[in-house]
Amino acid sequence: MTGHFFEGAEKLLEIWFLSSNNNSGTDKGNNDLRNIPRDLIEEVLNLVNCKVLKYAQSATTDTYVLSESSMFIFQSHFVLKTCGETTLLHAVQPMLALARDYCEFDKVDQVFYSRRKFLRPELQKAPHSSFDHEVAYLDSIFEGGCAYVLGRTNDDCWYLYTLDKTCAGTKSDQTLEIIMTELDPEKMKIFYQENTSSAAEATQKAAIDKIFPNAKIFDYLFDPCGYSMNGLLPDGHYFTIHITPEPDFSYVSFETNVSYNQYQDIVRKILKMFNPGKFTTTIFGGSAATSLDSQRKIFQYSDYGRVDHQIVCLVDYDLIYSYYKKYPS
Ligand SMILES: C[S@@+](CC[C@H](N)C(=O)[O-])C[C@H]1O[C@@H](n2cnc3c(N)ncnc32)[C@H](O)[C@@H]1O
Repeated sequence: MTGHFFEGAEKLLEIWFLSSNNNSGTDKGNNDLRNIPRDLIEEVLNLVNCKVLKYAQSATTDTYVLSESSMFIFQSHFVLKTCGETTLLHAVQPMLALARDYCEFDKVDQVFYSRRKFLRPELQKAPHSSFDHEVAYLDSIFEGGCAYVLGRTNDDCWYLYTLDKTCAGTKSDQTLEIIMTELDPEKMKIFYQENTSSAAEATQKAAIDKIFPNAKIFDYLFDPCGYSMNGLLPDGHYFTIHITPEPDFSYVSFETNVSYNQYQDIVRKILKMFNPGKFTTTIFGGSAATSLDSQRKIFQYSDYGRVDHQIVCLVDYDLIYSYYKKYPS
């Protein structure tokens, strides 16, 4: 596999919408992003350079497993996560137009664009060749954008772009993302087709089906290796895992919007599953997510030293970024 490389690190975009026609309560009228025809979503994904591998709907969510990661579409917001050399930001303007034309969403309530530092930034296509270029691209679309870098720019770091504004919508949502690198090669063997015959078998062997036992799982095992899954919980929450198992550039991400009073237990469960050499956690919470307060203390995971721990208080959201490295054995 000399020369073979895959950039596991995802670009992650979340946009929340509002409508000036003021539908309220349970009557959202036409204000529903799931009204956008699926073929038009696929056209947008073509612009990003990824394809739909699996699609499913629940009462609250449309979920897509993509050739490069995932998309989730909810009533008034969507989450698009794409890795490799995809051009995720090319989805922004078409999605704004579709939200306006098919859902009467004429205002943006909030935007979050984030990603970790790429391993090979020189392979990325415009506007993803640098965070400065990404910020300039987003600034050409949105007003009031602010850009942050968390962590160490000469080691691992994580970038965020969001809007400096008060949000009208829900402020109680929470998101946890765990980004892991230098994974245990033994654990990664599961995600090779030579060792595992189907996505369902990989899900079971790795115990991914035990994380949220009542979730519906949509999984995919790539050829010759690699794994992606989306999980939908009965209450509408989601989780998603993406695995690049190749030892030279191994990468695993876990993300969920299930809210927790404390995050240590779920983080420990995921660490045990993948045994990374390094990982970052980002915990986002709206100002109504008071449980985030208990996360402000610097919590620890055995076998790992905390390298960085930073808290950013945005207008309506708080963010806790932490970066850990395994102690030498
Ligand atoms: C699972 S996909 C999703 C990536 C996710 N962001 C991550 O890296 O963890 C990436 C993995 O699948 C492998 N793969 C095989 N065929 C692929 C394809 N057609 N498109 C994308 N990845 C593919 C890559 O080499 C890599 O190991």
